[in-house]
Order: sequence, then structure tokens, then C-alpha cells
Amino acid sequence: MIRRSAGTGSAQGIGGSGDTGGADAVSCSGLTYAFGDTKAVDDLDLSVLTGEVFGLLGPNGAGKTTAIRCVTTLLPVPGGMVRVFGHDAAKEKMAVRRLLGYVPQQLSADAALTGRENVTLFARVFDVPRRERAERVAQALAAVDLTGFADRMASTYSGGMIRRLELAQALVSAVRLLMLDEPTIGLDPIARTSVWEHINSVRRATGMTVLVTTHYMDEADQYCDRVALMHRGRIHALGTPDELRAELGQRRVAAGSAGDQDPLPTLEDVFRDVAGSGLDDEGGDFRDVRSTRRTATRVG
Ligand SMILES: Nc1ncnc2c1ncn2[C@@H]1O[C@H](COP(=O)(O)OP(=O)(O)OP(=O)(O)O)[C@@H](O)[C@H]1O
Repeated sequence: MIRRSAGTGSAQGIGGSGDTGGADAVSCSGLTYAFGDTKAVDDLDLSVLTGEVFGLLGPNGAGKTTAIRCVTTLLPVPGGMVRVFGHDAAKEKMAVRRLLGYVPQQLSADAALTGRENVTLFARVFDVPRRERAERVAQALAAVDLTGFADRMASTYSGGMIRRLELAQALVSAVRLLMLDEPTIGLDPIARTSVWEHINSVRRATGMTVLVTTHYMDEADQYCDRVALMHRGRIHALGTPDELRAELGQRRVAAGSAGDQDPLPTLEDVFRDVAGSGLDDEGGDFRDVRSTRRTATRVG
């Protein structure tokens, strides 16, 4: 498995302090989580370095959302250890929650509120001091280019605008770690690019760390510093997209199934190599499909 260090960039802005005390943004060791007999996460070891954009990839049902929910403290940590900037997610839930913003797959904005009201609600829930609230809400809306639409009902927003609004909600409490579960699912290519451009501009301004799940290999390739391929609750490959492609290319040359001059495999080839041909058998269940379709419908 390929591992490497990522560079970091840091400045102050809408996000929180760049001081991370030297700890990894996320560190999981031996993380295990089961729903009844289904082991969703199985002895997972994972480190997300401070300042990087880290992509967690894998087929439906691989355990990505479950792992992320353990990191957010929305699920307990029944086995193993999860730390966020050094804080134990099992024992220091509030400290962890204060450091991260989470955009789940499901809709987290209220259609019956304006954009500004939605973000203000998150500012209150996450204890942004009352005297700073209005300014921080305005900053968060500006960071995702929604200032001009801030006082319109969210029900009038397009799918891409809703996703940007959800980003603003997650960013308003000056987070150091932004966690995004399939942030661009169901969006058209222009809206997808726009969501990523906004993530990246906030990241450049603040040095925040981003942990994202996606099924779009082109996005992982383009926007992630490192990716991990998860399958059946475990990490099977980890590295930069270039490293993973090169490693598969070398293996194919060694096995005689490709020549030296052949183009490098794509990240999608790496994905297929890891997940094998069992994708359709293992490819999620009613719950997975329903959640994807629900998201696609509401943004469509
Ligand atoms: N609430 C639940 N109750 C029972 N089983 C669950 C529940 N949530 C997830 N699972 C099961 O746990 C496993 C991991 O699911 P999880 O949602 O973490 O995968 P995922 O990689 O995020 O999938 P997707 O890409 O479809 O979002 C799957 O087998 C899934 O069916």
C-alpha cells in the first residue's frame, strides 16, 4: 500500500486556527463498527494529514459513511480508536464536534427558511457567539457566493446552490476539518465544478482539512491530494491518485498484461482492481439506493 505525506497551506479567514498541535487531522486505528451481523467497518486504520484533501472511495456499502459518522461522533466508536486533531472521539465528543463541519448525503437545509436563516440556525446550534453571528453568517454565505440569494427561500435554490448552502452551514463555525459525504451527487457537471471551486477557495484561505467521499473518480483524481480505496470495511489501497495509477501500471507490466509504453491506468481502473467484479453483488441495498435517489431528486 502506498503512503506519503501531504503538504499543508494555512492562513486565517472563515475557517479556524491553523494550529493543529502537530496531530493528524483524523487518525483511526482498529476502528470496527457493525450493524447487527453486518460488519460495516472492519479494523480500519486511517490517517488524514492536516491540510490535505483526502478522498475516501469505494463501492456502495464499502463502509465509507459509517466510518465518517464515527469520526463525526454521530455514531459511537464501539471498537478501536478515533482521534480528531488528537481528541478522542469516544471520550471528547464536544471537543471533536467543535472542530469539524459535516455535510451529510441527505438534505440538511430547510426549504422553508431563507439561506441566511439556514446558516444562522447552524451558527446557533454550533455556539457561534451571538455578537459574531451575523458577520460569520454573512462571511459563510459570501464564501460560497450566495450573498445575493441569502434572503430567498431555500426552496427556490437550484441543486448546486443548495449544496453550496449546506457548505456554508458546515463552515459557519470556523471548522478545521470539513467532512463531505458525496457532496456532488446528483449535480450537473457545472454545478459539480462550482461546488469544488468553493471548497478549494475556502481551503486555500484557511488551510482547513477536507475529508470527502465520492463515487466520481474524475473528481477524486482532480481534487484529492490522497485517496483511499475502501472495500468491505477496510482500506485496500492508499496514496496519491498518480501513485495508485503508477502502481497498478507497474503490476500490469510485471504480469505481462500491459507494455511499458501503454498509458497509465485510470483511477477507475484502480477502483475496479480493488473492488473486483463483485461490485454488483455487494453494491449496496435498498437503503443505499433510496438515499442516493432521494438526494438526486431533491437537487434535480
Ligand atoms: N442503519 C443501518 N442499518 C443496517 N445496516 C446498515 C445501516 N447503515 C449502513 N448499513 C450497512 O453497512 C454497510 C456499510 O454501509 P455504508 O453506508 O457505510 O457504506 P458506504 O460505503 O457509505 O456506501 P454508499 O457509497 O452507498 O454510501 C452496508 O452493508 C450497509 O448496508
